[in-house]
Amino acid sequence: MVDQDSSTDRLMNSAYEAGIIRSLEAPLLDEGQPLMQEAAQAVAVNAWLMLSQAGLDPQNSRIVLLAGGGNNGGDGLYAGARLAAIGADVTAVATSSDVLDEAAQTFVQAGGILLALSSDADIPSSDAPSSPQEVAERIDEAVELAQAADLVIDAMTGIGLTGALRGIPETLASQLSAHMSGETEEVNTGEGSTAQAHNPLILAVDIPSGVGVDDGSLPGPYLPADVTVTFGAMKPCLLLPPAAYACGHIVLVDFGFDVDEVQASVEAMSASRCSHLLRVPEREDSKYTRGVVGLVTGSENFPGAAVLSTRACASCGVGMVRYLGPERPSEHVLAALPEAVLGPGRVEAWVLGSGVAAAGSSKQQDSQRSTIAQILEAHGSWPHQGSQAHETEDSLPMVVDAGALDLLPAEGLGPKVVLTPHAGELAALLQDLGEDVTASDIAAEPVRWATRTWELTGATVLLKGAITLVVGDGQGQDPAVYTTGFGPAWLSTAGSGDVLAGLEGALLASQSTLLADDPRKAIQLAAAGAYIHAYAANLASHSQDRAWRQPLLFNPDQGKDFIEEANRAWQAGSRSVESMGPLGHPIHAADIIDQLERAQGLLLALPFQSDPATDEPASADGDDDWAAEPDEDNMSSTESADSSQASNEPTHHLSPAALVAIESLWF
Ligand SMILES: NC(=O)C1=CN([C@@H]2O[C@H](COP(=O)(O)OP(=O)(O)OC[C@H]3O[C@@H](n4cnc5c(N)ncnc54)[C@H](O)[C@@H]3O)[C@@H](O)[C@H]2O)[C@@H](O)CC1
Ligand SMILES: [K+]
Repeated sequence: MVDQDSSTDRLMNSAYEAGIIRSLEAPLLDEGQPLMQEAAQAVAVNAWLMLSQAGLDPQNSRIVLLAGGGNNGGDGLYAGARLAAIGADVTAVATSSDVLDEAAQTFVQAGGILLALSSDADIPSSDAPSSPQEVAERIDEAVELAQAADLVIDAMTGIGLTGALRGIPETLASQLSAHMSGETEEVNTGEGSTAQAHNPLILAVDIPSGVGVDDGSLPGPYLPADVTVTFGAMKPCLLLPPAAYACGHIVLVDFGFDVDEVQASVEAMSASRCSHLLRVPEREDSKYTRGVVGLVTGSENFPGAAVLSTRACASCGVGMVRYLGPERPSEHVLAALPEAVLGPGRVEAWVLGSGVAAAGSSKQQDSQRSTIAQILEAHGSWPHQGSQAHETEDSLPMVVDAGALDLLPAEGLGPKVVLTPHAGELAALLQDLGEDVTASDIAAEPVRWATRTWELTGATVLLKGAITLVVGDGQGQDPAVYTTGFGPAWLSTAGSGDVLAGLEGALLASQSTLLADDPRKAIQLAAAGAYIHAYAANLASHSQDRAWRQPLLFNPDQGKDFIEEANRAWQAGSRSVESMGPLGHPIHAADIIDQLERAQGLLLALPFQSDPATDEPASADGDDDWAAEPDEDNMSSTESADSSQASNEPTHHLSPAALVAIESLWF
C-alpha cells in the first residue's frame, strides 16, 4: 500500500478478504463491543435517509427485510426493529430455516411482522409453510411484497456467502432483480399504455447478497443495491468489477478495526495516494533528470494516436518527449507539440504501440512494429534470448499498448513493463499464451484474468474498463491489485487509450529513480496514471458521474454531518444506481489532455487543504462559473463567491419533525 497513507485513507480505500475481516472483528467482540447493534443502527439510519431522500415519509413507509440465517440477517432484524419502533411498516421475510432468535424476538416485539418461507423453518412468531405448494405461495407473496415496498433491506447473506446463491435466496434475488431491470412484464395502466414497474429502493447489508465477496465476480443471481452499508472495513467485492457496480453508494461503518498488521488484497487509488506519487521538480533538476520519454506510437494510418500520446505525455511532468515514427505522424506531432524532439536518443521510459496496427489487422506491415521489436529487444526487462544477460541495466520502464502487445516475449517480463490492454486485447494476448478465454470472460472476471496475465508474463497489467484494474508484484508471492473507477462514462471515447498510454509513460519516466529502487512501485504509478486520466476527464466533462466512489464514512458521532454528506453524495430522490450524479457533457480525447495539467495541480494542492480527511482535490479557482468541480466523494461544486455562501446552508431538506425521528434512530 502507499507508504504515506493516513488511517482514513487506508480505511476507505483498502479492501480485505472475508477471513481477514473476521480476524479484525474478533478482538472487538471479545472486548464486548456490540458490533451487531452498531451495524443495525447504521442500517436503520441509512434506510431512513434513503426513504426521506426519495420524498417518502419513513414513518409511513413499507419496508421489506430479507433476512438470512446468519449474522447478516441478525443485523437486518435489529435494524428492522429500530425502524418498526419509529412507526415504519416492516415485514421480514426469513429466507432460511432459522434466524438469530434474539434478533427475531426483538424485531417482533418492536412491531415487525415475520414471514417464514422455508418448509423446515423454526422461527419465532411465524409458522413454517406446511406443503411445497404453500412454500411456493409464500415465495410469491414475498416477491410481491418486496416489489410493492418502498425499500427492500437485503440481509440474506453477508461475508458468510459461499459460491452462488442457492435455494430461497437465489429465487428471491433472481425474481426481484429481473423485476427491477424490467425483464418481467410491464405494468399495464389499463388505458392502453404501459408504465415502468415500480422499483423499490434497495439497501444491501454489508454486501449485496450473491456477489463474490473476495473476487468481485457475479457467480449467479444477486440483488443490485442503491446503497450498501458495509461494516468495519471494505471487502474486495466493493471495489472490484463487476460486483462493485452492484453496490451503489457505499457507506462504511467505522468499527475502529486495527488494520496495521493485516494485508489488504485490493486497493483503490485515491486523490491523496495519487498526489504522493507525482514527482515535483527540484531546483537542481534539468530536463534530463526530470525524465525523457520515447514514444513509438501512431503510424501512417493512425497519425492521430501519435499526437494524442505525445501531447498527453508532455502534459505530465517530464523533461522531454522524444517521438519515433514515419514522416506523416512525425509532422503532425511537431505541429501539435513543437517541444517534441524527433528521432532516437536517450530515454528513461518508453511508450510503445498505441495507434500501431497489430499483426494481421492491416494489409501492410506497420513499419513502427520493427522499431518496437528492436526496442523491446534492447531495453526490455527480461532475459535476452540467446544471451546470458538478465534484468540488465539497459532495462527501462515501458508502457506496452495495442499494436505492441503481441510483440512481447511470452514470459519473464518485469514489473516495470506495464501492459495496457482493454478486455479484447487482453483476450488476444492470453490466447497467444495458451489460455482459452474471450473478452466477455474477461469482463465477467477481470481480476482473475489480469492476475493470470501477471502470473504468466511477470509484467504489471493495467486492464482498462469503467473500473480499471492494475495487477502486479505485491508482497511475497501475492499480487498487488489496484482499482480506479474515478472517471465518468464519457471517458470511453476514441483516443482516450492513447492519452492514457502517453501519461503512463510520463509517470514511469519521471519516477525512474523510484522505480529503479523498487520496481513494484510501477503498480501504484500505473494506477495513479489511470486516476489522473479519469480526473482530467471529470474536469473536461463537468460530470459527477463516476464508475466508483469512495465510501461515505459512517461514524455514530457524526450526526447531522453525515446526513448532509449523504444528501450531497446520493442526489436527493435518485432511484437509479446507474446515475451517480449530474452527468455533464460529452468529451473527446483531446479534451482530456487539455485538463491533465490542471488535474495534477489540483492533486498537488491536496496536502495543503484544510481538511486532509477529505479525499478531494481543492476546488478550482472559480473559473468555471456553472460547472460542478469533480469530486471524488462528497465534495460540492466549484465555489463561486455566491455558492460558497450557499454551501454553509444545510443541504438536506428534512423537516424538524423528521430530524427528531432520525435522532431517535441514532441514539
Ligand atoms: N462477526 C460479527 O460479529 C459481525 C458480523 N456482522 C455481520 O455478519 C455477517 C457475517 O455473518 P455470518 O458469518 O453469520 O454469515 P452470513 O450471515 O453472511 O451468511 C450466512 C448465511 O448465509 C447462508 N448462505 C451461505 N452461502 C449461501 C448460498 N450460497 N446460498 C444461500 N445461502 C447461503 C447461510 O446458510 C447462512 O444463513 C457480515 O457480513 C455482517 O453482516 C456484523 O453484525 C458485524 C459484526
Ligand atoms: K446482504
